[in-house]
Amino acid sequence: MSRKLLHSVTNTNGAFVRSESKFRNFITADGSSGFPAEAYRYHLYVSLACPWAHRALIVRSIKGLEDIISCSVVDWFMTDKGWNFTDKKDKCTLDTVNGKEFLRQVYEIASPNYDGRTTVPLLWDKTKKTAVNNESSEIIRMLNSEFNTFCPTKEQSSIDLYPEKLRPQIDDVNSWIYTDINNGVYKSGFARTQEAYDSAVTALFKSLDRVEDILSKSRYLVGDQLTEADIRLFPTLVRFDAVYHGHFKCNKKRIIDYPNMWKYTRDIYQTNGVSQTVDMYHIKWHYMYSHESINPYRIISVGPDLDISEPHGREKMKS
Ligand SMILES: N[C@@H](CCC(=O)N[C@@H](CS)C(=O)NCC(=O)O)C(=O)O
Repeated sequence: MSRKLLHSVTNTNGAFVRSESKFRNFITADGSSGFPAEAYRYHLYVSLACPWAHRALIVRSIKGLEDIISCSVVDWFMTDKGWNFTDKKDKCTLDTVNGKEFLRQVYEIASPNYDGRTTVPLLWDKTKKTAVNNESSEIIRMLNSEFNTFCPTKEQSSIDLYPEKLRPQIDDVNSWIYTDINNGVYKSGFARTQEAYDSAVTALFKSLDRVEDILSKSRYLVGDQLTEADIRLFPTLVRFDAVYHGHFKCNKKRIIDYPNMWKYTRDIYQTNGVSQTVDMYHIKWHYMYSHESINPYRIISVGPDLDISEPHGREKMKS
């Protein structure tokens, strides 16, 4: 994000403020919303660096929907003009649906005078030629429940990351993890006053301690199964030691300093469908190269040398 872009997302106290997503339509299995779940109809625009897009990629992969819902991956380098497409860099793609150069131009097809942020993930309807939704928390709900008839295996169609009986607990955990951790790393890294930084980083580590406590007693965040709460936390944890710790000054501790959380990060990474969604090259280069105001010489740091594939031993845990 450029200096100019960065400035526009901080308030007068120098605190980072995330803006509301604009497209909030829902795909439904029965089609009642006007966006029926259909094979090959929808497209996801993502960045492999972005933790919010990462959630959507994980659910798409766990449910086996990669063929059903196509995907374009933006350039990891976000310029002053926002996200763009290239096929000249590893794992980046062109805009295979709308043939545009910039993601902003895709948003403008859906809304010609669009003046909001052009963020990933963006879920696109190829039939109606419009945006369905650009809010990751809602996109993962649709992928979790509305495409079950298209999942390749019975096991994948029966995976429910937001089961009815656990919803109140999942909603509760999501709410403080979003505020203090998922968004907390951004609030720490983009703070423009000492006070804004102190407040964000204090809340961040308080909530990480709270997560560590939960994970010392339970394999997953809620109940005895993988849920949406885990899928929403993991993208922040997997980026933490490589990027947020140094680049965003979240350096009170690393995730590897929390014994339960580091094993848990490996556990989620080793869950079927997850590891192939993690690209540490895109992650490191995006943040360190795009945020010129934080890292003006664009030097990409070397570490850390971590083995996320190492056995975690958490399968033996009772919840
Ligand atoms: N509320 C959105 C946030 C998405 C978001 O902020 N994505 C970032 C990438 S990590 C982005 O695309 N930023 C571009 C911009 O703000 O101009 C969601 O969760 O889907």
